[in-house]
Amino acid sequence: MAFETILTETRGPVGLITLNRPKALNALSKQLVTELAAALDAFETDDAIGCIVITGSERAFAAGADIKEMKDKTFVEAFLQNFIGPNDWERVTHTRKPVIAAVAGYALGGGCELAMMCDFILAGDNARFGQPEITIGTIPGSGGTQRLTRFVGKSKAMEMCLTGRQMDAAEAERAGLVSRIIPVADLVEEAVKVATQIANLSRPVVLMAKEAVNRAYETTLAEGVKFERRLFHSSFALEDQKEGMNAFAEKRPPNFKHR
Ligand SMILES: CCC/C=C/C(=O)SCCNC(=O)CCNC(=O)[C@H](O)C(C)(C)COP(=O)([O-])OP(=O)([O-])OC[C@H]1O[C@@H](n2cnc3c(N)ncnc32)[C@H](O)[C@@H]1OP(=O)([O-])[O-]
Repeated sequence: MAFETILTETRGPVGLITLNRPKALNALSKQLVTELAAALDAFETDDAIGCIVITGSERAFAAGADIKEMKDKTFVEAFLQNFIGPNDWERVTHTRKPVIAAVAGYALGGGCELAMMCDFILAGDNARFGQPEITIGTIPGSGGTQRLTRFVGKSKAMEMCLTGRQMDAAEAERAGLVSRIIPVADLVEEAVKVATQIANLSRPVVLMAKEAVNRAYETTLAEGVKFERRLFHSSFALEDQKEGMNAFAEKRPPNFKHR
């Protein structure tokens, strides 16, 4: 597919999506969000792809929803169009294959929200995270008040949503928003390396692990542990479980077949 606001490429078993509106710091226009959803669909249905990376430029992952595009919208338009509805804006949360956000530079507003919708965030050492919507007369609209609070706790999330203060990469790592920090020049290569490692594991088991971790956000501890145990039991029906454990016992690398 030909896209105008994103770039897509495959790196072995990894689908790499680069947000590409440099003049607008990758502001998330309707077109960009639609194209991102289409690219995710394409990688999701491509059997050769086992993991997806979303990145931006060194200057900006994304500086938020496109303010110029939405500034004149009326309430009725926003409401009737279901602006920022789940089908395109939240498409990444419906992706079953793992999605890594490789974030350099600004991840603000909808950009921070998009990163938080991914399965984990690798941050360049120049990354900056924030929910500045309050400073332009609105509030986060794509999960910022909810996901940020779950990531970093009420106090930090409340301060950031009420003031628009940005977190740098070091604070984001301390607060648990990002899994780790990488020198910005190496960020995409490292993200692709991690994604390749995931893609080369047993795909059904990777999907089970992702589902199980995500369940922690949606249910009680007791129900979550029960769900995890059922998935754990079902992994024993896979050839890949036999291969993985036999390979360990035989002191050789496993050869997963994704079944
Ligand atoms: C999804 C759910 C709801 C979400 C809501 C939101 O995300 S609300 C949004 C929450 N986000 C914010 O409130 C952050 C808004 N952005 C900023 O505060 C600053 O751009 C900055 C601090 C990120 C960088 O400052 P800097 O001095 O280094 O750079 P610069 O300022 O010169 O920008 C370069 C060019 O990019 C343009 N552009 C940038 N962002 C946007 C945008 N979101 N939109 C459109 N355009 C944007 C900017 O206009 C300029 O274009 P020009 O004039 O050359 O045609």
